[in-house]
Amino acid sequence: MTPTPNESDWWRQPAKPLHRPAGEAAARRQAQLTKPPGALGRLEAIAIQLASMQGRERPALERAQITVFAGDHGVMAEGVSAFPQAVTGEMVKNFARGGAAISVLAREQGVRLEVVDLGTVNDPGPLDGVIRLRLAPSTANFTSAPAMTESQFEQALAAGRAAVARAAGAGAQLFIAGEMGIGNTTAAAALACGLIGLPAQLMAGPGTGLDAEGVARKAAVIDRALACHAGQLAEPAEALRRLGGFELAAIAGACIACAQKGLPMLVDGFIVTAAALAAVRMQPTVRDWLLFAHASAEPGHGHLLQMLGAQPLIDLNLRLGEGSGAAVALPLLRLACALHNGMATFAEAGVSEKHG
Ligand SMILES: Cc1cc2ncn([C@H]3O[C@H](COP(=O)(O)O)[C@@H](O)[C@H]3O)c2cc1C
Ligand SMILES: O=C(O)c1cccnc1
Repeated sequence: MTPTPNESDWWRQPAKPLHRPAGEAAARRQAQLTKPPGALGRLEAIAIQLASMQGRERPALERAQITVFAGDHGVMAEGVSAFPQAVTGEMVKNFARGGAAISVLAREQGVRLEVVDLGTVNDPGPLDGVIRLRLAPSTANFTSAPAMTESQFEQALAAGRAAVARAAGAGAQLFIAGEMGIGNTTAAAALACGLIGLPAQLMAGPGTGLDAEGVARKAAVIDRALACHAGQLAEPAEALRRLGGFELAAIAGACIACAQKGLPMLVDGFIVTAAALAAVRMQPTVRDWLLFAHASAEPGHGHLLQMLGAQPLIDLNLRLGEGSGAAVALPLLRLACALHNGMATFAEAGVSEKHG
């Protein structure tokens, strides 16, 4: 008999299986639409993939939710970002006032946007649209200690799961996780190196705009962190607790919860992909529920996408985060559904089919 997991082990439960018959029905429909078979390229594959996720021949993406998880990083003491730590809390206020890139992208597309404040050094205080789940002002500096205590880690994972439950409760058909946390490209790179076993040099990039010297310093900081936690990183959840951040753990929790609930997740750039890789390592069945939005300009992103066998939808040289790349790619998914659902078949339109 399989033992019932503890509530704190919820993330060990597998994903909901995909609905293969709905995907097969969608593939048959695609072959009947008035176009040469395959002519809509990856838009056809996306519609079929969404059909097997949603368990219906005609998938729909009218309602989506974006949750931006914010948190500060102890590793900022090592001078790893081009921007000061205060920006994390300041940007939480900017999200609430509607002035950030993700605020515009959400508003423009009628997508629900919420922010979860998991702990910032510069406390923005209570704000409309911001859920306060502050675990600490920041994580610990992971060059000398685990980023999170076990209790903080559990609460951060649960914060991601709770956001997915709110999205599902509001009828969302797609979930986008965003992040805000100055220094989090360092955490994402360290986590990726810890999970994959790559040297820091391949994962450290400019983030918000470090110069070559800054990137070299960042790589050295990551190497020190990897040395500090050597021998403790075999379990992916433990790698995430030691080298991640509050928002990275919440996003990993959200990936797993989406997959368990059967809600597709559109993955953003470098940071969200690092958290998604941790989620897939923690629970491999999660991979089926992830769609990849864009190729970030952050140099390590290509390695992460390759590890996940992921082909992103767009490549616009974005390097912002906040979920912005996913929000920019969302219209493509919506158009894939509209084409799939709205085009006439050869029979309906009286158009002659291909020879033979
Ligand atoms: C004004 C501003 C808005 C942002 N929105 C997202 N990020 C992005 O930059 C940060 C990661 O880069 P690094 O590791 O180099 O600090 C994260 O907060 C990420 O979301 C921002 C950064 C800034 C400065
Ligand atoms: O791709 C990302 O997620 C990213 C890259 C640079 C800075 N912030 C986020």
